[in-house]
Amino acid sequence: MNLLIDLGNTALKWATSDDPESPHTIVHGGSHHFFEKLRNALKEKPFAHVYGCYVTSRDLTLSVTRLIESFGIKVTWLKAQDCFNGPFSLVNSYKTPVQLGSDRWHAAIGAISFLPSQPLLVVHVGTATTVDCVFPKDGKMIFAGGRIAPGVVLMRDSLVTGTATLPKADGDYEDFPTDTMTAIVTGIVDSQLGLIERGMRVMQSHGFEPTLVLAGGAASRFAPYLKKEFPKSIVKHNLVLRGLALRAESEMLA
Ligand SMILES: Nc1ncnc2c1ncn2[C@@H]1O[C@H](COP(=O)(O)OP(=O)(O)O)[C@@H](O)[C@H]1O
Ligand SMILES: CC(C)(COP(=O)(O)O)[C@@H](O)C(=O)NCCC(=O)O
Repeated sequence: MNLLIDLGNTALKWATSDDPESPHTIVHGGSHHFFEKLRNALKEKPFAHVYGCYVTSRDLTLSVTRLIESFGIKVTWLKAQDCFNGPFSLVNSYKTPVQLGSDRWHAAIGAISFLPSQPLLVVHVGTATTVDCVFPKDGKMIFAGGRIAPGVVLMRDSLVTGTATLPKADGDYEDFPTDTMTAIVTGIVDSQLGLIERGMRVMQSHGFEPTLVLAGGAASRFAPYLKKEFPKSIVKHNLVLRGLALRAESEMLA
């Protein structure tokens, strides 16, 4: 059995290859203090191989690699490809394909495996928020491109560090905010929704009516706002791990 790892800028997500639908999250926040939890996960089963993707620092990734290898387990970090050839083909339109975040690439593969042969807007609300456009063309799927913006927490924290008086905001969305906390929370939610809405409009202007798939650590908190604007949107928490599972299968067959 293999272990799948998605090492993001805030959290490490992992699942076993026989059950990629049951992800576990270990928040690291950029520090090395989560190693005990990872060690416990590695002790759970005799893993043959770890397939992962990372977008966090090289330093942290190297430490994670060493920890896994100390169990005698081989680690393969998978990058974005020019083209994924598995149960379907996905073509990467990035000018330099490997520059695309490997989490975004594998999230797209995961999303297509759930919702095959149709246009998708893949939204990941994590440390950053990414809004990626995918559509079918000539029997293949195309990763056409996407948008990157600061995520909810980064937006909130940048107001605290970049202004003299604004507080670390917490609270609920309101149509007409009448206090600072609510004004910030509402502004940030609207910024994120606006970004997603723009991605949707652009897809529509190119003749697509995409299904919106939402993932990422902030997905549950964000979904109610999104459902109001896009009632048909779907929340899937494990897109990256699902994509890694498919990729690992196709690598093993290669
Ligand atoms: N319990 C939690 N711990 C950490 N982040 C959380 C938690 N609940 C929600 N979040 C949100 O999820 C984001 C991290 O999501 P995740 O998809 O794991 O990010 P990344 O892939 O960038 O590591 C945080 O920035 C925060 O907005
Ligand atoms: C955009 C990201 C920072 C998102 O990372 P995350 O929020 O999942 O930690 C990551 O996918 C990344 O570093 N991408 C490389 C640049 C790109 O995709 O164009």
